[in-house]
Amino acid sequence: MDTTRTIRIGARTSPMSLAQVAQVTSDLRDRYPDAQVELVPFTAAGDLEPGRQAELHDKGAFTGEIEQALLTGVCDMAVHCMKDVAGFPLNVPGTVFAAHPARADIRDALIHPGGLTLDQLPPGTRVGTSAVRRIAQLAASHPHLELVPSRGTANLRLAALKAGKVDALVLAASGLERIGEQHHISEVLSVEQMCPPLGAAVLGLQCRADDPEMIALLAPLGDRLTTREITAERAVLNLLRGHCNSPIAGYARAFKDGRLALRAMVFTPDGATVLTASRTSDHLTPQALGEDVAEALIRDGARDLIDAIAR
Ligand SMILES: NCc1[nH]cc(CCC(=O)O)c1CC(=O)O
Repeated sequence: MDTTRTIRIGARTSPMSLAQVAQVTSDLRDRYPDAQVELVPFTAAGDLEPGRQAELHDKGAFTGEIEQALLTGVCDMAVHCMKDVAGFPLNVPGTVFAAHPARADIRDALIHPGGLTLDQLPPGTRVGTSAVRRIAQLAASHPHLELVPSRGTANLRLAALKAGKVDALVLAASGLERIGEQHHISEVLSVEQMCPPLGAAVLGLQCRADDPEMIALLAPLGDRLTTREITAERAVLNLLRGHCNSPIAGYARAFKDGRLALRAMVFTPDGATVLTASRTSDHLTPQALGEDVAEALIRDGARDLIDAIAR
């Protein structure tokens, strides 16, 4: 293994992406002091201002360009938020996820400048979110709130809040933490209040499948329990063939004693219909547990609910 190798990291230039890459760069430099770690910057279609996004819903909006750069050798690795990575296929042909570093807080958070909690928000409060997952759950639990479309990077959404375009936001706690904006959080929502997306708060270190040296360099940055969780979660996404705008939520919990728990949900956009499946196992592989949960959801009619939502 050549630990003096130049490692070019392809990354979006949004603040969240740059923060993630800074963390991975520092971990790589700690582990391989003689390596040259460089940034190869990209502007992903998903990062454009809301008006210019042209109804981008596809997961590829955030990850496609960098994967192409990886395959053509423009960079050696990429850092992805797994919640933005499509589940089908599990890996873009020619690429692999060589490591998943330890997961951060998987919960969503409410941002309300007045410091109110979700249950304290008065009727008609305009909550900015465009994710079907968040809309469905809020519509079901807090039908008196007004849900207003809000897209773009977390920084753009915070700017819209400051400009008074919305009264509150729901954003991932881990993302806010990464960009140093966690002080805006008025309430971290429990997973019972707001089920997180599959892959929440997990990073994926991706490289070419035919670059065994890079795979070996990245492997020690991975966390075993996080890898078990993301494997189970992505098995669900893979079988359900969900996309970025899918009404799917869920999370796995891996325990040190070998147990793995997995819960997943599929909704209608109004939240009126909710399918839930959960299983705990101490013998199934993460993949098999994920398939088990996905099959239960499909038996209950998940396919129709997912296909009813346009990409
Ligand atoms: N869709 C953008 C995106 N991709 C990953 C995160 C949060 C961090 C993560 O879950 O890794 C966010 C922002 C958000 O949904 O609030």
